[in-house]
Amino acid sequence: MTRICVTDAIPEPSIARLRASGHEVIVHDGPQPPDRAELLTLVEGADAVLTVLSDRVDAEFLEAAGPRLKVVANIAAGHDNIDLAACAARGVVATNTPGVLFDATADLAFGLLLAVTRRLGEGERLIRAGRPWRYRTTFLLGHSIEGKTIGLIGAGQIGTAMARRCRAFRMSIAYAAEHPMREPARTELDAVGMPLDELVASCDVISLHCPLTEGTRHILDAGRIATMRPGAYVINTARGACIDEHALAQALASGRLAGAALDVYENEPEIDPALLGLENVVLAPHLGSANVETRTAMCDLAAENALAVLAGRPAPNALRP
Ligand SMILES: NC(=O)c1ccc[n+]([C@@H]2O[C@H](COP(=O)([O-])OP(=O)(O)OC[C@H]3O[C@@H](n4cnc5c(N)ncnc54)[C@H](O)[C@@H]3O)[C@@H](O)[C@H]2O)c1
Ligand SMILES: O=C(O)[C@H](O)[C@H](O)COP(=O)(O)O
Repeated sequence: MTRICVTDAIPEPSIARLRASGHEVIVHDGPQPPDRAELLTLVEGADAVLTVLSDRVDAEFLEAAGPRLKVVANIAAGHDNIDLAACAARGVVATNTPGVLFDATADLAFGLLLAVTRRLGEGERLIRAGRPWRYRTTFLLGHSIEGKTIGLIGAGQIGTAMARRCRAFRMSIAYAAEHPMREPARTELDAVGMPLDELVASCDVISLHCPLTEGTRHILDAGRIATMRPGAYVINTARGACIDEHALAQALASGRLAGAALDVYENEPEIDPALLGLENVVLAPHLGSANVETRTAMCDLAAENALAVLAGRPAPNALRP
């Protein structure tokens, strides 16, 4: 019987859909994600595996799965956890889930932008700590985003959705990306493309929306952070390693940057202690696509990708090495 392994608990309807196709379905159901040894054991003999971003899919994984493996369907838009060349070398199709999570992730990115510029985290911590407070004219003042410029690093599905939200709040839109923002969004949003260094040095907020690749690892490094405008903000819902987290923490601690709001971390789920102690940082535990509707759509799409390959059809979201 054809076997599909799922490395994390997913919504029941997505599992039912996989089972309805007549395949054996094995779902990791522990309280924690599988550790490496558990993962390699789980995927043994699988024809298809539905993975999540914390599963490293490399030569060792593919070897452990064995010769029956035909498809690895990542339940994520990002696929930096997958060695695409190793998959291709073994004839394994790798897929992701674009097109269903950009609004949810942009919602979170925009929420983080408001949270950090309006000092929501500080206010929440103050109240929960039982510290005394009163309405005062100059108490906990943040900054308005209206009239400011957001600089997007990456202007694909999520970057463009973020730009739409920012424009609705009367921000100006600038971006640096490998390709121009798609039309009609670029014209509608009056989005200005510019070289990365110019973007970083000129915008009031830098928000990351690029994939993690060798070209984007530490794309916001100490050197670029040093060129940012004093009082600027950083938002990261892309991948933690796109930023030199320690350099960011230093710029925030010195007060040169006004704040940062982060959903992703360099050594996730570990967080640099230097960040944890800072008041001007909002920290979210990787919640970009975390709403019921979106996660259901992502799991359904991953299931659809796996089932297509098992049925000998092209996968809707096959990734190219
Ligand atoms: N926090 C979360 O929960 C969450 C959720 C979904 C996706 N993500 C991350 O967001 C990333 C972007 O997702 P997307 O759906 O918008 O992808 P996308 O492919 O639609 O867009 C990626 C953009 O990055 C740009 N880019 C690529 N390399 C670049 C470089 N070197 N410099 C500047 N720009 C570059 C591309 O030109 C494109 O504009 C994903 O790869 C994933 O890592 C995070
Ligand atoms: O790359 C992605 O698509 C996401 O990071 C992945 O789907 C996990 O969703 P998240 O927890 O990031 O919202």
